[in-house]
Amino acid sequence: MIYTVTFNPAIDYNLEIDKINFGETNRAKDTYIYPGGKGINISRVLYNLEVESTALGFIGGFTGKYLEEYLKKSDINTDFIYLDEPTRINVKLKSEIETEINAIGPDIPDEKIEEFYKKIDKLKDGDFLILAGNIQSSLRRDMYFTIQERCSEKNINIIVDTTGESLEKTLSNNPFLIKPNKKELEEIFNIEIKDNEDIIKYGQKLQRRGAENVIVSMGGDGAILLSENEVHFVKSPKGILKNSVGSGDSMIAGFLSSYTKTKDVLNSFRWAVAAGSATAFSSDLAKKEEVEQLLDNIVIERLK
Ligand SMILES: Nc1ncnc2c1ncn2[C@@H]1O[C@H](COP(=O)(O)OP(=O)(O)OP(=O)(O)O)[C@@H](O)[C@H]1O
Ligand SMILES: O=P(O)(O)OC[C@@]1(O)O[C@H](CO)[C@@H](O)[C@@H]1O
Repeated sequence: MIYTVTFNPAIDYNLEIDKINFGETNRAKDTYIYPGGKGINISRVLYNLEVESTALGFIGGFTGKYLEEYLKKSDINTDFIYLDEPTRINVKLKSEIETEINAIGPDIPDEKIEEFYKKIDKLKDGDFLILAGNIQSSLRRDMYFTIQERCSEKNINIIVDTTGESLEKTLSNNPFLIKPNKKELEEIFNIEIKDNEDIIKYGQKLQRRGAENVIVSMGGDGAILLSENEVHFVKSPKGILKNSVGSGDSMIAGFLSSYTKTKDVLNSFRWAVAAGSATAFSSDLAKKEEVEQLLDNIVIERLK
């Protein structure tokens, strides 16, 4: 089974506005509400790609209720822990450029974390566990590391998609896959990336620190996969950008939808890019037909 974990889910409130004028009342021309949070997006895209998963994490209040009902109606397995405070609402502004305002989200008391660990302890050999998104600032930065440690006696493939210290702390436990975007890679090493050579150099540093496979995503410029002793590049397909929120999450879902069936890292990378771009080209997350349409045009180039 694939388990996705979202410590801080969200309702994504998408507002389309021609031009934003700060300090004035702006009127949206269209709005869309979707469940959000990285792990939840991954579960939704996996479902679209006909792969079963269970969404774990913490929800609360009316927003949490909406989120759970939405996922249940879509036939996605959930096993959430309930908090008193409501799940956050993140605002995504679509204007000439995309702007996101992510809220803080509810605190998680210690006893709820203990409840969550009990669920993690039930995972079995061969399961995939995806630790995705921001962890509330009141929680320890080594939360994902602690979860890895709890799984260490079992053969569980762990994928980590988060940023900064929280990501770095997981590396020594050899995550199967991490997926920083270019900006996150720059932040980890406090550098400016100029070209693909830089991406390879710093991606390899993450491998030396323990990550087995690294996908560095670069939005419309494509993605680089660093796997065992090899490096590959894929150009992003061309299309009209509608909503890139969740495109990184879709990459992980695309990758896993293929990898769980084939164990072929390279072909799974093609699925990752196709799913990421299919999401970027649609207002919601990618559907199976949209991913398949892009797949044929995705050419892998070996760089090393
Ligand atoms: N403008 C675009 N055109 C084509 N493909 C895109 C575009 N933006 C994103 N993608 C696809 O989605 C993948 C992931 O994009 P990106 O690097 O923006 O991830 P991310 O920053 O993790 O996204 P998010 O945090 O919003 O989920 C890219 O590698 C590419 O395949
Ligand atoms: O605040 P985090 O957890 O880093 O990111 C949360 C979020 O921006 O990530 C998803 C897109 O990847 C959205 O659905 C959600 O609003």
